[in-house]
Amino acid sequence: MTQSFQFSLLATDGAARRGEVSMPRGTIRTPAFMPVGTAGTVKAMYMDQVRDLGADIILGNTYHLMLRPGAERVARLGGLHEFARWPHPILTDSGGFQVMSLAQLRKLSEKGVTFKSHIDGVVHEMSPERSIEIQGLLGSDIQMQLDECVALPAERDVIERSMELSLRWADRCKIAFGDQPGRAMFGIVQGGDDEALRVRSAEALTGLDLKGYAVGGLAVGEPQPVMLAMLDAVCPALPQHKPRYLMGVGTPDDIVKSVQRGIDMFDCVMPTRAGRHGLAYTRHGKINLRNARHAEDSRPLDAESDCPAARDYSRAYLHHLVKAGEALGGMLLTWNNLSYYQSLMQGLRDAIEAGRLADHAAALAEGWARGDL
Ligand SMILES: CC1(C)O[C@H]2[C@@H](O1)[C@@]1(COC(C)(C)O1)O[C@@H]2CNc1nc2cc3nc(N)[nH]c(=O)c3cc2[nH]1
Repeated sequence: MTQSFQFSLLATDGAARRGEVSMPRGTIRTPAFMPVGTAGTVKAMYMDQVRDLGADIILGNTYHLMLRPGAERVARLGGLHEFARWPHPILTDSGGFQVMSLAQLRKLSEKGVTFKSHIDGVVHEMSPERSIEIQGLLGSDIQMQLDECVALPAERDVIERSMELSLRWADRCKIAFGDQPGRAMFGIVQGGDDEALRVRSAEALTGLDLKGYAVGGLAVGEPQPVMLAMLDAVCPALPQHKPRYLMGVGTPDDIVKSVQRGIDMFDCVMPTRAGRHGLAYTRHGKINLRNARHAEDSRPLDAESDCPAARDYSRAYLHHLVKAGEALGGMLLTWNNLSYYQSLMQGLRDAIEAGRLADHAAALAEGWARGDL
């Protein structure tokens, strides 16, 4: 068990990388998908189940946990790993993005962000220093800098000023983070949909010699080609031997195409949120269990899956649960979806090691296009 934070590059296939992040709480096999555990829970799942599906790390949110139950309270209760019974690595987002997408009445300045809680309306101030302090109180293994995710479309000078603010905040977060052995603080590349600003942000953050780099400001509704063009610009500008994390991504197709461009880590609410809304991700594409065509279909989602939710329950039963609003419907579909996402990542890791990623990606796309037989 290592007491430090180490990223090892084990294999490459084109721009794609097979790696490992080793940390005191465990090893993260990359490319990796991080199930989203926003408020200290991966919704509708037991943590043992999440682990059994192959997740090496989960994501938590500073914004949600600082509002409820409170960072100091979680610290008094032994930290987020103890509180949520997840002893493996946790990455926490810094809160800026959630403030801008969830909080009411927020004000952003050089100092930080001020906002009213969407829960009880209490006003909170979050500086880069306070965000890092909260993530430390939670016991987070990988802490994200506080940044600003500018809403697109935006004028170039607006994107530039926002990107430069995030760079100044990265510097302040690095100082606030200090030296926490075995933990890491990642910078976040911004720059909107402007390739030159993206490269400037990546190069400036590289100069801070951080342990890892996230690509932010994407997966906010932009067309996939725009997101991929930004990755084509950013990844070559980031250090080869440090992990790269694309925030908020994505669908299986987004993930495959981003791995092919050199991304190592992902998080997305899609598999869990879609599961709660009756949507199943499978190797034959998406299946909407709300659709009446499933009402008497006795087939499982995927008879060849090793996940009981995919293998042992008929579509008719899942359709019934979803239509009836039964909790088990969301539980089984979340279980299926996270299982599919983890098997997708395992397949990508194997394909990169074997040097056959292009063929594997083509086979995946064919399966999704073939649709549900
Ligand atoms: C707010 C919520 C739950 O997070 C999801 C989902 O809604 C939604 C809303 O609309 C879609 C696109 C469908 O996905 O966007 C989220 C997924 N995209 C995303 N997450 C991000 C997190 C981020 N964190 C930081 N610190 N900085 C960023 O630049 C950043 C960018 C991100 N982009």
